[in-house]
Amino acid sequence: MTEPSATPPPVSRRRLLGYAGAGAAVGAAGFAGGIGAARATDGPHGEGVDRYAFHGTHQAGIVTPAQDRLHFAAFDVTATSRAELLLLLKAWTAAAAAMTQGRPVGGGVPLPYDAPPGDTGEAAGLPPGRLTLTFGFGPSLFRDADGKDRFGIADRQPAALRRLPHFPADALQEQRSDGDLCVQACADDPQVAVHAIRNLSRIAFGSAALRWSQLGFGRTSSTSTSQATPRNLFGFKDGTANLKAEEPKAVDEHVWVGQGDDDGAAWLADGSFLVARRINMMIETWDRTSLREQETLVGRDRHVGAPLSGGTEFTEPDLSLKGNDGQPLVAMSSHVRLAHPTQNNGVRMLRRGYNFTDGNDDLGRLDAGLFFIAYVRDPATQYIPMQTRLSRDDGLMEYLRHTGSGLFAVPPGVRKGGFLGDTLLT
Ligand SMILES: C=CC1=C(C)c2cc3[nH]c(cc4nc(cc5[nH]c(cc1n2)c(C)c5CCC(=O)O)C(CCC(=O)O)=C4C)c(C)c3C=C
Ligand SMILES: [Fe+2]
Repeated sequence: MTEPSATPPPVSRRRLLGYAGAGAAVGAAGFAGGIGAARATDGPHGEGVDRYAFHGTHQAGIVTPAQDRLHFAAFDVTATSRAELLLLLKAWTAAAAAMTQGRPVGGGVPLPYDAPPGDTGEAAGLPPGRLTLTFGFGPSLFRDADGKDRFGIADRQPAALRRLPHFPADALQEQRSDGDLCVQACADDPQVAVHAIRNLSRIAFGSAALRWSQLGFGRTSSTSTSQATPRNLFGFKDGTANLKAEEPKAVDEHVWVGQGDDDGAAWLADGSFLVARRINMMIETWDRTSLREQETLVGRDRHVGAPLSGGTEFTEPDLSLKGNDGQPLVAMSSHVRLAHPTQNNGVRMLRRGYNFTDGNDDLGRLDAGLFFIAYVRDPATQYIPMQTRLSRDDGLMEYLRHTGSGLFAVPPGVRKGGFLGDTLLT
């Protein structure tokens, strides 16, 4: 990206300047911004491309192949009028359209020398890094804690968009949970992802404030068969049985909200629900656990990722197969058994999580784990029943602590000329 050059024009109030700078990106769509050889694509598989289209039927960052880095952010809206919220979402749309294509916020349009630059500048010269920005709306955007309609949209709140219930063994921290808006920034370069959240946060100044955020690395899921399965911090392959972009029928069935799913929230059709859970992993305890115990808890072998009932990584687990001791080879309390669709009314979800480490505690234990993200068509039938079972019966839970949580409705993709949330707010 290239920093806009500075010439002296009129200065206006800071917030309006931020919006104006962001909006200018639309008018300056031709700005090339120092990008190297690159190909824009609408295709889902991502081979050989360095950027994904921002506009489309669905938001990017869901079935698009998971990138290596994450910066997830949740915001509290401080704006009190619908007009102000609209302005923010329009400014975010313009900025996201620019940044995902490797262009600076403001499109390189010069701003006054005595005003803050239109873009913070730390992504200048970097390629787009397959940046995707995926936006969501929390339940509190629709109604405040007293049930008051904040922006005249309470009657459009999806029935399934409620604060997630308390699950057994939850240890949630308020400062890492919920929020009115969320943005999932994924890129192959952490600087590109952080740059995006920083600029969106800056643009939101006076209308929305960062509530909590989470950095992630080493994606813990593949969302395309073109990707090798990565590993989580327990050392196991994670994402083997995930929903993949190459299964469009299953994605339609389990990820995208359908036109008739919720009559009061038709605006969400072609969107989805995003579940975020910050899950701390007791890795020091795990590292003192035998390999036998580790594999029994997961239900798969650590090296290849094959189910303990036999086969290779992508062999379906045989949950009925028993060993010489008469016990199921995939243990009754193993994670893979309890999360398997046959044990959950056939439901599946698209997982898109990341590993994280946020320093250590006073005892020298890493504050580390998995930032779990899943996209589902209906959290009430997909995520909530599965999490309830896992929290209660999963042997892995002894090594896990859920410390953050959020549920967001993810609107459909932005059509050319439209803006984020236009199906909800217009
Ligand atoms: C409620 C949903 C889930 C949470 C929370 C969750 C946390 C979690 N998972 C692992 C490690 C693995 N999970 C695996 C499979 C798997 N996990 C879920 C759901 C949740 N996981 C599902 C639906 C599945 C697929 C089940 C299937 O269809 O077979 C695996 C196996 C490899 C794979 O298929 O991805 C591992 C390993 C951890 C460490 C964790 C919390 C920190
Ligand atoms: Fe899992």
